[in-house]
Amino acid sequence: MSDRIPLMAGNWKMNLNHLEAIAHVQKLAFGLADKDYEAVEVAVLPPFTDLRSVQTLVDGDKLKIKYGAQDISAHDSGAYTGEVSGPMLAKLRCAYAVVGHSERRQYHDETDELCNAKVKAAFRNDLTPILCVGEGLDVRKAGNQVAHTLAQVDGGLKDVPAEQAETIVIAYEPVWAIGTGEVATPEDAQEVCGAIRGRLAELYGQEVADKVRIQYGGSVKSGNVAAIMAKPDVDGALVGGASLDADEFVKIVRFRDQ
Ligand SMILES: O=C[C@H](O)COP(=O)(O)O
Repeated sequence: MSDRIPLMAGNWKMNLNHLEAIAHVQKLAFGLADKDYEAVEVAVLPPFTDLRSVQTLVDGDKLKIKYGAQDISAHDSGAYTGEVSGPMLAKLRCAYAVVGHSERRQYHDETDELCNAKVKAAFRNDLTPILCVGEGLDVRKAGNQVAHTLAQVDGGLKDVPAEQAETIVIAYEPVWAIGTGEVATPEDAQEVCGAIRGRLAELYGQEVADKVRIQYGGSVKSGNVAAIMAKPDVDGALVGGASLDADEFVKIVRFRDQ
C-alpha cells in the first residue's frame, strides 16, 4: 500500500465563467463538507478568468479544495501576448499548472520541448506541474502506447532534477479515451502508469519514483473510478467532463465509497 495521497483534479477545460465557477466550487464544498476527505486531495483547474474568484472563495471559506491553471507560459514575463505567467499564477496561490494536455499538444502544436520549458517554469514559480502524457488511437492500435508515452515523460522531464521530479504529478491520458466515453480498462491504465513509474525509477531511482503521483484521465466517472483507483500505480484522476457536474465530481472524490 503506497502512502501517496490520491489527487482528484477536475479540469473544467473551457467551461464555466467566473460566476458559474463560484457556484460550482460552493456546491463542491457543500458536497464534501460532511466527509473527512483528508486522505484525498481535491483540486479544480478552471479557466484563467475564474482563478481570482476561486481563490477568493477558497481563502474566504477556508476550503481544503486546491486549484490550479490549465496551462502556463514558459516565460516569466515579457512580450508574449495572450500568455499567463508562472509568477501571475503563483500570486493567485495556485497549487498546480497543467502542462502538455493533449488538447494543447493537438490544437496548439505543443511539443515535448515546450512542455519541458513549461514544467521548468512551473517549478521555478513553486507550482506543481501536472504533466499530461498519453497516446492517440493509431499508436494504441499499433501497440506502441508504452514507448510513445515514456518518450513524452523523458521529454517533459529533461534536465529536471530529482528534488523537483519527486513532487511532479504525471497524468496518463490516452487521447482516444478523452471525452469519448471510451474508458481505458483498469489494466490498460495500470500497464502504462506502471511503466511510467518504472521509467521514473530508471531516471531518478526507486525512492523518487515511489513518491510521484500518477493520475489516469479519460472518461473517468463515479461508476468506473473505483476500479481504476484500485490499481497500484494509479494515484488519482484527471477528470474532464464529469468534473462539470458537482455531484458527480463529489462522488468521484469519494471513490472509496463507490
Ligand atoms: O483533463 C481531462 C481529460 O482530458 C479527460 O477528459 P474527460 O474526462 O472529459 O474524458
